[in-house]
Amino acid sequence: MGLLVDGEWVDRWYDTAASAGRFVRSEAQFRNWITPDGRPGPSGEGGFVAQPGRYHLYVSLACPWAHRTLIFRALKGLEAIIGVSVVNPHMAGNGWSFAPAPGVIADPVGQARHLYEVYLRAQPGYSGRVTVPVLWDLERDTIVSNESAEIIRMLNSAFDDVGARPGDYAPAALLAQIDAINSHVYDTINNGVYKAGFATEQQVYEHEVAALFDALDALEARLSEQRYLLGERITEADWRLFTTLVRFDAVYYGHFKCNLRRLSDYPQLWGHTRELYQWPGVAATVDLDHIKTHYYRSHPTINPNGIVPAGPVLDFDAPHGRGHPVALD
Ligand SMILES: N[C@@H](CCC(=O)N[C@@H](CS)C(=O)NCC(=O)O)C(=O)O
Repeated sequence: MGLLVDGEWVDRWYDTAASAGRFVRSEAQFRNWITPDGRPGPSGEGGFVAQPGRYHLYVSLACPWAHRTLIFRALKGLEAIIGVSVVNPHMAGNGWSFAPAPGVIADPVGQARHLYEVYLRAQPGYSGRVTVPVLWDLERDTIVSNESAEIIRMLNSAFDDVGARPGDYAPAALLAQIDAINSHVYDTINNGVYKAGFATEQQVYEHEVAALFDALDALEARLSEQRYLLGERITEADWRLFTTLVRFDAVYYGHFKCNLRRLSDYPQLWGHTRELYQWPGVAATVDLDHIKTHYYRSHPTINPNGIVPAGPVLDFDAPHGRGHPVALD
């Protein structure tokens, strides 16, 4: 675990002392957008045209942020259009690596041994965290983006004219609502579990856990009224919630001490999670071995012996009871 400082790797844990025991996630630094014609997107520079075979995605199967991008690659049928590499689930002193293990897919671009080498290839003097996901441009030999929220927006539509499967998970008419609920779910749930789990002060932990479960309680009520977060149509907001919920009972409940209730104690949220898990192509993106191995082995300040628990037993294939899939435009 560490980061790059002026192009040099430094092995260092998160500095919560600088923020009164709170975990503060740093902003992603590569913020360009792939667009159908190469015009610039909402941030960064232009020149990243959507073309089959031009881009490569580096992910961890353990990471909920990287998982979003793998899900969108699957939903949009981009497997043959965008290649993928998978890091080893154990994030050790040198950060993410490609050390061989079941499920790891090596780096075909520069044969990197560690993910930080991919960042250095793009920017030799890079300073900052070395995170997954990373979207790489093989033509310009650089990183397009390392911000999952923006990568899934690109995958949602940029490749639609060059072979992507139809389906719009962020339709213009719902965008403002999607952005609003995403921001709330990010703060209280997606990042909320991390803020609870990485807190190093008791009252900070208690505050974050209370906010997390308040948010889950409210979503449980919402999903008892409607099929998906924004009504009867599945959207990006559901997928962003899913990657946290699918990990909840296996890691956040125990490892991050988010244990007021289990996900499986919430009939609607648990049904919603099973429905999304059973969506075509999605189960193949969920790897509970990588998920559990990563969290329980990579955070020695939280779990010093690195023992990975055997349970819990979870049946994501059980009937979800939430009706028939709703057609997309
Ligand atoms: N803003 C980023 C956050 C990604 C992120 O924090 N990924 C974690 C894994 S779950 C990571 O790679 N952490 C390594 C580190 O912080 O050193 C995104 O959503 O793409």
